[in-house]
Amino acid sequence: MIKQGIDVLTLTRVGRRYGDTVALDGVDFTVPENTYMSLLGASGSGKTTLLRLIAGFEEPDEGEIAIHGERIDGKPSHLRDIGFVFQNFALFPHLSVSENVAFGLRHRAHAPLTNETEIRDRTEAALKLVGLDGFGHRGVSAISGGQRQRVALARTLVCEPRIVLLDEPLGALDANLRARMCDELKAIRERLGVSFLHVTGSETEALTMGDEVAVLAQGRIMQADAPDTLFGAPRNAESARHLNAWNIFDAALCGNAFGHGQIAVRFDQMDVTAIGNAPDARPALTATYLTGEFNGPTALSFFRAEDGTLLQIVDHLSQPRLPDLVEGTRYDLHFASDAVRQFHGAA
Ligand SMILES: Nc1ncnc2c1ncn2[C@@H]1O[C@H](COP(=O)(O)OP(=O)(O)OP(=O)(O)O)[C@@H](O)[C@H]1O
Repeated sequence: MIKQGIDVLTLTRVGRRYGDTVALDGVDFTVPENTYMSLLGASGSGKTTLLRLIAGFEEPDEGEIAIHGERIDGKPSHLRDIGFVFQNFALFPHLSVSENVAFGLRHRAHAPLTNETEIRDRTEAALKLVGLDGFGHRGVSAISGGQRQRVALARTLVCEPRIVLLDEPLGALDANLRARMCDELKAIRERLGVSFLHVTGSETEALTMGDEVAVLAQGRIMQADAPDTLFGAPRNAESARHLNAWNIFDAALCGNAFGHGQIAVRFDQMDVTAIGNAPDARPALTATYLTGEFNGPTALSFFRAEDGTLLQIVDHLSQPRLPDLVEGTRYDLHFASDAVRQFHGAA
């Protein structure tokens, strides 16, 4: 659900270059209040640059960044009231869990705390929030990766930031722990009501976590939508490509049915028949079967279209619908007309 109301963070035409490299190219982007926002982008798309500009570790070459409508670009990082959770957690290894969390309170630029009772109470409350009450005395090297992640989060949250930026926060965790931390991060954010901006290269993570998901490619926001809207109706080829669920190909492969440009059909919405056997009412293209891959409850079949485009079809093992396929053989791949997304112009 996209929440209506005021935005906590607004970027307007934000640009950043490094020499000849355009890292961000006129980014317009908003994060609403009380929202888990995922920012999905491939390596090199500008994700880290975007977070660094918001946090104030570097400044944009052009454009404006505002929090609750007040401009923050140009303002020193420590005066922006923004929390940052780094991929490697960046904890102080010689300090205990409690001291890591208390550090921000003692050293923050605005009104650092000196009252030990208040520091202790707020630290304990933050540790409780992330499910680590009772762990305060431990050294940060004597706890698990997931617990370190939660210490990093508590250290950020204890200062009550207006928004929390998370740079690939689950990247350092193993797969099981990652799934558990996904749920925990969402639950913690909901309890607090503060917006999170979570940067990731994983479409599964972005779609699972986000109330909204923004796709960043070539230094621009390609689409920002609720996860089901983005997944079901990507607005351009770039967004579709990032979802790892859509075949994107030249419309001309299907004859005249769709005119020019690129079209997309989801992996699970294509069917296969022997050449010439595609139902008349359904658009089709010819492609050669390359190989198959079992993936637990689903099976993937890979094809090469006549222009060289690689295509995938996913079959769910509980409801198999593909015939037996012979490697190196040509087939007709067909689909319903209303399964097609058609994109005009450049992505
Ligand atoms: N300090 C820098 N000097 C020169 N080029 C840079 C610098 N920082 C980033 N870039 C370039 O800007 C572009 C965006 O980089 P950025 O680190 O923001 O991408 P990213 O999406 O975070 O990638 P990754 O997921 O691999 O960390 C890339 O082409 C990168 O090479």
